This record gives sequence, C-alpha cells and structure tokens, in this order.
Amino acid sequence: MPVKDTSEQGPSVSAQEALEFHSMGRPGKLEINPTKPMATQRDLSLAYSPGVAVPVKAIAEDPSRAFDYTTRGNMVAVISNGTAILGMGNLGALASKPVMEGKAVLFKRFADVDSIDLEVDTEDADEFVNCVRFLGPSFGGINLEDIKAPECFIIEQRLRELMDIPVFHDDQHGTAIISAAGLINALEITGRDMKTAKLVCNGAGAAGIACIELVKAMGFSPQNVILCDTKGVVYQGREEGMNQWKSAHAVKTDKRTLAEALDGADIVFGLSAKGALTPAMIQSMAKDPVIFAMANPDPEITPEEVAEIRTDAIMATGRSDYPNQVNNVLGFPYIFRGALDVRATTINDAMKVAAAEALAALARQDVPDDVAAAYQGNRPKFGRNYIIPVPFDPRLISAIPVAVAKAAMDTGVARRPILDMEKYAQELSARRDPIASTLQRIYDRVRRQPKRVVFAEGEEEQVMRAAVSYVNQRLGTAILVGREDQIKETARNAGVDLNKPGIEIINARLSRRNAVYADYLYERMQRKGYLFRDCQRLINNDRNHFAATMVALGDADAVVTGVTRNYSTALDDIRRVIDAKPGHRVIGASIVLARGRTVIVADTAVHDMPNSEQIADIAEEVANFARRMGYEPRVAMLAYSTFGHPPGERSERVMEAVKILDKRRVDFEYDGEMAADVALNAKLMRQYPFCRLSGPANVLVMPAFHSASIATKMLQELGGSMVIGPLLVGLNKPVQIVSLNAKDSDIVNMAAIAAYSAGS
Ligand SMILES: NC(=O)C1=CN([C@@H]2O[C@H](COP(=O)(O)OP(=O)(O)OC[C@H]3O[C@@H](n4cnc5c(N)ncnc54)[C@H](OP(=O)(O)O)[C@@H]3O)[C@@H](O)[C@H]2O)C=CC1
Ligand SMILES: CC(=O)C(=O)O
Ligand SMILES: [Mg+2]
Repeated sequence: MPVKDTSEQGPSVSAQEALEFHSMGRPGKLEINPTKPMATQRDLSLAYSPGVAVPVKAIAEDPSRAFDYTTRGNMVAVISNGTAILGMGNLGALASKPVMEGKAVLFKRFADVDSIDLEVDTEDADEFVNCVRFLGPSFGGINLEDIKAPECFIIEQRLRELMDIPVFHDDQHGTAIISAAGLINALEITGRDMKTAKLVCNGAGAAGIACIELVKAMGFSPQNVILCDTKGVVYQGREEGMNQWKSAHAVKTDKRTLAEALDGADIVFGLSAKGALTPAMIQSMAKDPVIFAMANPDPEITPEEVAEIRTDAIMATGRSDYPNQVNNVLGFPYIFRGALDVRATTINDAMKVAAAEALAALARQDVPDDVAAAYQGNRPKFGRNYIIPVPFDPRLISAIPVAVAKAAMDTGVARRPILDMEKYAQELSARRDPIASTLQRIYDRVRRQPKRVVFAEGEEEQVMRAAVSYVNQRLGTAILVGREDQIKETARNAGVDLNKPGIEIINARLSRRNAVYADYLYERMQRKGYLFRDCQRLINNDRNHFAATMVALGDADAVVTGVTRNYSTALDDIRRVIDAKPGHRVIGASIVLARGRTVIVADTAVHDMPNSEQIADIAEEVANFARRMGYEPRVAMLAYSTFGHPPGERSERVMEAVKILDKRRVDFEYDGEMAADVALNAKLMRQYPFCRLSGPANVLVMPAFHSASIATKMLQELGGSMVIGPLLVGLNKPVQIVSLNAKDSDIVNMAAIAAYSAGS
C-alpha cells in the first residue's frame, strides 16, 4: 500500500492551521458578489426600482423566465440541521456551518455551481420540512446534508413530493453513487460477481441504508448483504434500536456481531465511525477483501493498519490523503451541474446510476497527458490503488454532467433538453479552473518526492508556521535558519509546536559547514571586490547568503525567503550565490487567477527596461515555465499599441522582439505587439484575422517591469484576482522570494513551488 504512516507524523493539517484558515481575512469561506455593474444611477434604476419591475412581471406571467432573469438556474442551497456532521454526530445546526460552507465552495470550485449554506435549527422533521419547502423559488436545487437517519429519509421523501426542483440528500445518494462506482471496479479487479459477492455494511444510517439499497438495485442478492449498527447485526426479529428503514434490510441469520458478520465476507462498507473495524475483523475476511472505510474525518480502520495484516486488500477511504478516495465530493457538484443544465425537476434513479457508471468508466480509461498532470505526474493505471478518479481529475466536469443530463432527458425530467451534447461537453470543460489542479499537482508531486527546504528567515513567526505546515503536509523537511533560543522563544509565545520530526533549526554561525560556505562565497566574490572576511560575515550574519549557499552546495534542495527584506535586496543576495541556469535568463513570472481564468505574466521581477533581445528571452523563458505548469502557452507580446497603431518607440521594441522570436523558430504560439484587451478578448482579437494566436492569450509578456508590476498589483487590489508570485524562473537552484507581508499560507505555497522545481 503506497501510503505513508500519517499516524506517526500527525494529521496533514494542524488544529491551529484549520482555525487560522477559517478566520483569516473575512471569516468563513465564501462571500457574495454582484454580477452586474452597480455604479451609476442608471445601473441602480435597472437593477432595482423601477427597472426590476419588468422581470418581475415577466416571471409572474411565465415562471420559467426566472431561469433567464435571476440566479435560480445556477443556485443550489446546501441545507443541514447538523444532526450527523460527518462522522462526528449531532453537534447542532450552527456547528455544521463550516461543513456546509465547505460544500458550497466545492460546488463552485469543481462545477461552477453557485451555492449558499442554510443551517436550520430544528431536529423535528416536520418543522424542517416546513422551513425548506417554501424556499423552492430561490433555488435550482436543494442539497440536504448531514441530517441523521431516520429523520433524513422522512425529510427527503416529503420535500421531493412537495418541491419541483431536485432535492438530493448527498449523504444518502452521493455516497451511494460514489461507493457503487468504486465497487463496480473493485469487483472487476478481484473477479467477483455481484450476484454471489457477500457485503457487510457497518452503519445503518443515511449513508449506509442508501448504499445498500443501490447495491441491491445493481444486482447484489439481499441475503448476501448484512447491515450492522451500534447494536450489531440487523437481523430479522431484532427489536432494539430498529426503525422501518433498517427492518427493510434485516436478514435471517444467526450472526449477531459485526465480527461474526465479517467472517468470510468479501466486501465491507464502513459508514459508521472512527475505529469501528478492527484488524482481527479484517483478517477474518475472504481473500482479496474490498474495504471501503468511508467514515469522515477518520476512517473505521486506516490503510496502514490494513497493510500490516493483509497484502491482498483493495482499500478505500473517504479522505483525500490516501489512494482511492470514495467521497461524495466526486459526485454532488457534477450531478447538480447536469441536473441544473437541463433544468431537471428531480434527480431520479436513472440519473444516479448514470453518474455511477460514468465515474466507474472514467477510472478504466487510459489517462491522457493533460490528465496525468492531475495525478502527481504519475499516470494512474486501473488497478487496486486506482479504482476511482481523484476529485481533481479534469475529466469529471465533462463526463459526469453529460451522463446525468442525458439520463434526465431520457427519463423525461429535463425541462430544457440539451440539443448538442458534444458542444455541452466542451462548454463544461471550459468551466473548470486549471490553477487549482496545477497547485494540487505541485503539492502531490512534492509529497511523492519530499524535499529539504530552507526557510531562511526562521525567526519570524509566520515562517515557523509555514515550516510546520510544510512538514504536516508531508512535503519534506523544513530547515529554519536562525538562533535556536530566539526561534524557540518566539514559537513558544506564538503557540507554534516545532517539536516534531522533519523540522530542523540551523544557526549559521554554529553550523559545521560554516567554513566551507565562506570559502565557496569567497571563490565567487573575490574578483568582485569582496575580501574573505566580507564573505565570512555574509555567511555568519546574512540568512539569505547562508541559505542559498546550503542549496548551492547540495545541503538542501530549495530556499524560500523574503518576509524581512524587500524583493530586490533578497534577489541580489541570492544572485551572489546562485547563477542562472546555463543558457537561461532569470525572470519573474506571476500567475494571475482572475474569475476562473488563469494568465501568467512576465517579467514581474527582474528586468527593469528590457531591450528587444531580452523581451524575446523573457518570452521563451515564461513559455517554458507555462508548460511546466501544465499550460500550452499562447504568448501575447504586450504593448500600448496593437500591430503598429499607434506607433511609438516602446512598441517598436516589442515588434522587434517578435521578429527575434521568428528568427529563433521557437516552438510555441506567440504574436504581438498587441494591447492587453486584444490579447485577452477573443472578439477583439478577431478584428486582426492575421493574428497567429489560436485563442486568447494565457501568457502575457510585458514591455517592461514597471508595467508588469503595476498591472499585477492592480489586478490583485482592484480586480480581486489571486496573484501567485513573482516566481523566480531560470535560476540554477530553486529559490523563491515571497513579498514582505506574506502570510504563512503564501510562504508554504512558495516553498512547495520551490521544492517542485527541485525536481526528481
Ligand atoms: N465518504 C463519504 O463520502 C461519506 C461518508 N459518510 C460517513 O458515514 C458515517 C455515517 O454518516 P450518516 O449515515 O450520515 O450518519 P447517520 O447518523 O445517519 O448514521 C450513522 C450510523 O452509524 C452507526 N454507527 C455509529 N457508530 C457506530 C459504530 N461504532 N459501530 C457501528 N455502527 C455505528 C449508527 O448506528 P445506530 O443506528 O445504532 O445509531 C447509525 O446507523 C459518517 O462517519 C460519515 O462521515 C457519510 C456520507 C458520505
Ligand atoms: C463526506 C460527507 O458528506 C460526510 O462524511 O458526511
Ligand atoms: Mg455529509
């Protein structure tokens, strides 16, 4: 089992990190933004009174117009009363809010579905139904979440009858769909037949009951499916802790305990609570057991525990940090996407089965190159450790909604059928935001090949937090440079626990490599006006010089710095120690994420006023960088003019750079000079039919540092874009410099990017 023992290293995120993540900036995980301009008197007159009266009347006359004039068609409510929050039990409506906000942002992130969380403070099924039933006009769908059984069955059934939009209890059907998909594949790999395979489901609540209903509908024999709960086996005649939903699955058997039920069983579904399965139980299962321990956040048994006793198991959990994540996140965003796009009145069984089959089929397909990127650069192959795609698989967004939409149309519940499915699939792919999978890929690759990263400013609190996070995320070793006493005191005061494997502290002055580093620096600097004692002082007192030398001499893999020095000072320090890669030019590239679109901008850090030759070099360097990040570059050489108009000296430099690239016969798309709006807007670009870019640019080469810096900072401050970088590209050893006000999360992202560049 290719997993690390996380129990030894602690969880991948600490409690403190989780709280800080939720409280940083605006508390919580989502906000609402208007989609129409709201600037002038005219805007107000249109958005509100009197203009708003017009769509009101139109909708009153024809309710379907609400899909044209309001958010309804793309809006899902995530609704809970907090009675079964993950596997943590009944902690109440308010405590469920972080999970519901989380589901809402996953809707957005994975399928571009807008979503809002609603926490309803009642455990009474009738009250809950009465609260939700009247909300129908606001939403295109209702995702019920973390409501305990048996009330969830009553609530969902009633709401489905009362509402004319999809009502979907995710813990029931989402889980059933994903586990069914994984099961189809696990059965194939282990050569089992549904008709004869024996399955035990531990947990007879929302998820457990729905999962066994679906497996029986798929072909499992009812007498081969044993349900268990806290009282043991649900057998015919049992009276304690029963309800009608459990009774429907009670079997005639002498077995009374989970251990007895599992003896000789082929498959176990854990939909109960942490630790409910013991190694002895797993040991007693049949050859090639299929173990889906799906309780969250901690599974019924861990993959490490199983690996200790069996080598023949197919193991899945609900978590993202092990192979085979069987979690409803693979389903709900895409199922609703498909349902909303055909304005479905419901999500019926045919749509659920279609989703399960599409998901199962995806894992069996060969993984194309651009998808392999989402799998840690490790092309997965259908088999024991890959029975189901990962949530970051970019194919999910087109495969699942298409299957769901088709099934809705075939079963007559689509109010607006899709006529061109191929075009629909293409539009779906355009909805996904590639940068998140890019960062995920970076993290995953580093996790597979952990690296030693030097955090040069080890005495700073946010740097320590970043180092802890780096280690907790199993990215490798974090080396904090600084005075040990000082670091420990700051850590103590800030409540940061540095006492864990993987964190090292190095005091430059006391390092046993100190003399070697000073010699190295002197060798480089002696003809640049530096005496030996200048170099010794730099190694002793300047953490950037010390950290960079560690990496230059192979004592560490990468450096991250920048919170205590301005960018150019830190870069000068680093450049005294590390050269450009032979044949390369050092540049800064910034990744800008704006409204679901990603563009890479260069040079945002190094060349103040590049000449044409340098602009051409920058274009080559950033195009290579874009490829490494998983994008096929379409490079726009930007200026204030477009193809010669208006003329001017600055634009001429850019025109000349384009000619230089022509001579170099580079292997990527580029053109210019052009203005930023032409580069980014397909319609404007079409006014220049000779333009050689095949679509809007995803790489922008700026005419000078000042315009690059001004543009990216304005995007960040005014446009609400996320800007990662400037990232240093072209250095011989990986170093990244963060900005002066960087937070721990920025620092750890940069550390991961630096570690990624350290390669294999
Ligand atoms: N991976 C995934 O995608 C998903 C995972 N889950 C996980 O499934 C679990 C159950 O969720 P849900 O069905 O919504 O909750 P419910 O509250 O509806 O049901 C919980 C069920 O688990 C049983 N149970 C609890 N502890 C144990 C135990 N130690 N041994 C045996 N049975 C136990 C309860 O028994 P009793 O009836 O006797 O009280 C009950 O039947 C949670 O851990 C949740 O995180 C849920 C949805 C999706
Ligand atoms: C994943 C999920 O929905 C749960 O564990 O409840
Ligand atoms: Mg849930």
